[in-house]
Amino acid sequence: RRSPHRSLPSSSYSSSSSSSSSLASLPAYAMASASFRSQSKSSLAASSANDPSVLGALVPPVLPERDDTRIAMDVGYLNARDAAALDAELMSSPGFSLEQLMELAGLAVAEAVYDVVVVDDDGGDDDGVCGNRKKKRALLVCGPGNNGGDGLVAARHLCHFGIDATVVYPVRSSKAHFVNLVRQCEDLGIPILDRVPGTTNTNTTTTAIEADEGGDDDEDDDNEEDDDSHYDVIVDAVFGFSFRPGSEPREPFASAISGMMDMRRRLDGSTILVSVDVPSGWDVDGDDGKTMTTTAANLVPDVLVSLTAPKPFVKSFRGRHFIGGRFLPPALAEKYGIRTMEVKMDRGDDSHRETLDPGVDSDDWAAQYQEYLDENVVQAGIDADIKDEEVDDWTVQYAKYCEERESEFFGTNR
Ligand SMILES: NC(=O)C1=CN([C@@H]2O[C@H](COP(=O)(O)OP(=O)(O)OC[C@H]3O[C@@H](n4cnc5c(N)ncnc54)[C@H](OP(=O)(O)O)[C@@H]3O)[C@@H](O)[C@H]2O)[C@H](O)CC1
Ligand SMILES: [K+]
Repeated sequence: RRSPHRSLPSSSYSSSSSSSSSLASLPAYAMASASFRSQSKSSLAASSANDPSVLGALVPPVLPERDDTRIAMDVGYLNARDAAALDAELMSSPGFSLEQLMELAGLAVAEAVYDVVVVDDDGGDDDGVCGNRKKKRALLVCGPGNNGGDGLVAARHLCHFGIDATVVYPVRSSKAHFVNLVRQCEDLGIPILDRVPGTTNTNTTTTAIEADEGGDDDEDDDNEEDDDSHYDVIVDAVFGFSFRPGSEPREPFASAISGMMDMRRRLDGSTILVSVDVPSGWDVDGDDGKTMTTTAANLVPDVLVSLTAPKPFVKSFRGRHFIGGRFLPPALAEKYGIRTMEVKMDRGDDSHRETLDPGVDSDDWAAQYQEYLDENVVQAGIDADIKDEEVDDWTVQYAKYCEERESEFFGTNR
């Protein structure tokens, strides 16, 4: 059996990507905790979304159950000013072009998305089709800057991974690279919408190009998508590290952000929200979760893909965390206080791919548990019909651990 979490080429890596994929193959006695993990996210999302007291209010986020903050502590943080400076340095001394960096960033995002919506769901398959043989659907909501560009690149890669991608791009950049990125998506048949399906248009949706040409383009204004369309994943690529938190996001981006939240609510929390680099509208440098804008107060992603290094707000993020974009030469990493993570190359069945795995962290219970499973359970061929009497001490310990976590979790969030 191929290890599912190693099935992707990865320019991103996750501190515990192995743990959740492994839960799909857990024996029956461990499934209760596995389903707790998958159900609690949707029940939380639904409860926060249905509670009018938190809607639109300036409140700290309701936190999903995973906590991958360790990875950030290991890597170090990059504040907004340093992130911009580092970007500029990458494009000067080591001579990267923006296109190169964006391609790597977008690829990392696509890989993380694939990991969470296909690989984690029933083991996945290389054509983007999961166990139920239905194509997964992704909605990528792209903003006006490079964060939006990462989203456009990710859409293209996801399409090649076999995922049905749709882009929302309310204001199209007139810069040549962005025009090309849009064209590349269109050539693959990826729909480019001007607003999140199911939302009304609160602005003129005039694109930067149209503004230059002094006209409007009717084609951009017709959201053909059915309002009830189901998306397995929403990718939030509206704002990244250059968002200025002093003021609320302007339209049409405020509507794009609330549109993503509305869609999640409509879909009853069954959609996974993945934020690119920064959850849009959060204060990049705010580390207590309380300084985000009102618009974004309830935009709480399940998954974050930090690019180059986590930003300070990650200290208040609770969810699955990937770090993508491996382009830092050691001197620059040192200058900005970033410790690039040690990774080991996986050349198993996927030898044609560039797959990175963070390896096992001795302090990480999930990694240890995964290692245990790999060595003792999966290889021994123990499956779901294991008898109760065969349960060893470790399973009891694990169940106890899960119970403790569950009561801790619901105790603070219910
Ligand atoms: N090295 C890397 O890690 C790389 C990261 N990349 C990605 O790039 C973004 C940063 O991109 P940048 O273009 O600098 O900025 P953003 O995409 O975050 O957003 C800029 C746009 O946002 C507008 N803005 C800012 N504040 C507001 C607001 N309150 N309301 C509305 N709009 C706002 C801003 O418009 P202005 O007119 O106000 O200037 C910009 O249009 C990073 O996070 C990564 O995702 C690169 O892809 C590659 C390398
Ligand atoms: K974002």
